[in-house]
Amino acid sequence: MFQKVYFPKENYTSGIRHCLYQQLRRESHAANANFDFDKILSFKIPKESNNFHVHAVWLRHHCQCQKCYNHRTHQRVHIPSHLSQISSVKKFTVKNKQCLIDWNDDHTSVFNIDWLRANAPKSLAGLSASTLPILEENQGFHQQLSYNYKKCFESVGSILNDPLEIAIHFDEFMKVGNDGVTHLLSNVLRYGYGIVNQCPPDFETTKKVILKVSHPQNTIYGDFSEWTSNLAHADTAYTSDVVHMHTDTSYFTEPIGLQIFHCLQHNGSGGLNSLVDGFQIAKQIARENQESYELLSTLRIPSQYVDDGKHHFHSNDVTFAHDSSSNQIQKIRYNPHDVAVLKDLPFEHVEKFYKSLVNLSDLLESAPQTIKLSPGLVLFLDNWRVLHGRTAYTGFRHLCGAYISRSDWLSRTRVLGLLNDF
Ligand SMILES: C[N+](C)(C)CCCC[C@H](N)C(=O)O
Ligand SMILES: O=C(O)CCC(=O)C(=O)O
Repeated sequence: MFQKVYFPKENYTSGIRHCLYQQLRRESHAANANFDFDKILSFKIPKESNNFHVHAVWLRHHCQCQKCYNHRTHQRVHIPSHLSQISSVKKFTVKNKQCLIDWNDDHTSVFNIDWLRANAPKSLAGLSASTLPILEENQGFHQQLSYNYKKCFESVGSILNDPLEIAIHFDEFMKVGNDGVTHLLSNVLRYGYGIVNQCPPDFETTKKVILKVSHPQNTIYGDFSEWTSNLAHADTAYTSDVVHMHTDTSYFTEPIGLQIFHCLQHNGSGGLNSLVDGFQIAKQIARENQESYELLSTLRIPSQYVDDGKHHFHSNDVTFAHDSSSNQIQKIRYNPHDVAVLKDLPFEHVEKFYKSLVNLSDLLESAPQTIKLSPGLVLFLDNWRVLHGRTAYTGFRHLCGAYISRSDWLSRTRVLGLLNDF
């Protein structure tokens, strides 16, 4: 009933696209890159005059099979880097409103045609104003984006080779007065993280450390929280699986400000944490590929947290957000597990967007500092800047921590005289 044809890719080709493609391939995991980002599948619907077209890369990214999508947590299993490491479409068939795609790497994806019609990226002309890339609404794309890249990053230091170098001892930190908090928060401002070390490994003492900074932000995870691999929440953090580099609560209208971790116990192997300075990665992308930087600064990526019957958070925002008055980079929002359906991505930008996303993913996964969160080490992360991840682990692993809102921790830094941004 449906006809299948490969759409001639020349119809969607632009000079810029090929330059960008080559550049990204060279800079990322070029040896592994064997996905045809420009492959487009075309569907002919009976009684409709126009075919509709979907990029193969978008289809693979949205594969909902058990290997690609965790239906309990509603999270994606793979990171975008994975897309460049797999091969392309071998065959696709459409029957009874189901589209079956066989990929060259022995993988099969199934999509319902009506779902595809509703969700696959549409041409810019067909998108409503509210779904257009944010700068496009008022100003037009590319031409109007004139960040001063040097200025964007001028106040940024970077994570140290030995993250423990800036740790403050628990006893020093807890002394009466504000010296301990001043030490900690000035490091968070400068490097994106701070550490209190040799803290007694129990939940109650950790709460005292956190309260010395500020009150916690109450979320669905609680104000202070403890966790292990028991799926208490619909999230990979509550499993022993790998958690790829991400910022937390990308699905909140305002992501949380500070993330605090204390691993109280781990009897097993793995469970190694990684940190990466998102501002440094953004800076690198801005330097190496301005168009890619602009796409990640203007095209929104929807994020979600779904716990069936309990919670459904959704937020649609850009990956690199800038302060509207200073134009400085202000926030990285990125969680490859929590990406919702990319249905507002303009069709014309799909290929370039995915290449930019894969490049970002490659850079994030290859640049991290690793750190073993051993009992006693309380880690404070600026969640608007530093991304974190964790390898899979065995055995029993028990963590506690909290979030502090950005408003609250920045207020504290102003009162302490560390920040003068008013
Ligand atoms: C930190 N704590 C374990 C309480 C919550 C973890 C949530 C992590 C999640 N992927 C997210 O971005 O929200
Ligand atoms: O278990 C961990 O070490 C960290 C898990 C995580 O990434 C998170 O809670 O956001």
